[in-house]
Amino acid sequence: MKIWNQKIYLASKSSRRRELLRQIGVDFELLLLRDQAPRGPDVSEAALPHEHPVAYVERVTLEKAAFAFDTMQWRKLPVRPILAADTTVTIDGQILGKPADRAQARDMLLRLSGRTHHVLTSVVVVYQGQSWQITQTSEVVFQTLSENMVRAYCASTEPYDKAGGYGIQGVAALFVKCINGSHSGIMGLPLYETAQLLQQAGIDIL
Ligand SMILES: Cc1cn([C@H]2C[C@H](O)[C@@H](COP(=O)(O)OP(=O)(O)OP(=O)(O)O)O2)c(=O)[nH]c1=O
Repeated sequence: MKIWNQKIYLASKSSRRRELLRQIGVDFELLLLRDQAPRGPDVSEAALPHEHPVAYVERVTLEKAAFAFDTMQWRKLPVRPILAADTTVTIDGQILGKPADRAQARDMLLRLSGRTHHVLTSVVVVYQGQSWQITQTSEVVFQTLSENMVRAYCASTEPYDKAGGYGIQGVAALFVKCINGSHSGIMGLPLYETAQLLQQAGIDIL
């Protein structure tokens, strides 16, 4: 179902963001020619020293959009609004990115076990020299995870492409006692806030 009056570019390689955007009927094209644009091979997702999690997620989101904007111009593609997003997990003021290996995934999950953490997703729409950005925060309460649970989960493929080492949309739904925030935001694209940004950028429901 297409219910928006304008096609946009989605600057993301994440299949979850694609599915979420499709869910709200947005007509989009992917824009991820990272290896060909002048800005370099990819956006670095490394945090700067002492960078606050909100500042971090907002900066990476803007870098993704800037990269996509360069790509659009450089490839002389039709001008359209660009949407980019970034998700990060934070606990005790520290940023948990994507685990590189099983040991890191295990450490992250044990750190989250039995505690409350936050998932931040920043979204930006860039169009006609302006940008609109929001950062949505969700609180997530984990149950205490057993050794067996963590071992079995880390042996699967699920933790490795996800901030914080888990995906609420998969088996890790078992870990989550409750959330306060946005389920779609935790998965990578808060749909209510995204619709608001699109409307602010002048993209409307047909
Ligand atoms: C906490 C959590 C994160 N995630 C995902 C959302 C994001 O895709 C990912 C964090 O990585 P991101 O860097 O935000 O996104 P990405 O690398 O997957 O895609 P791109 O940069 O091309 O847009 O973690 C879940 O899918 N479920 C969850 O419960």
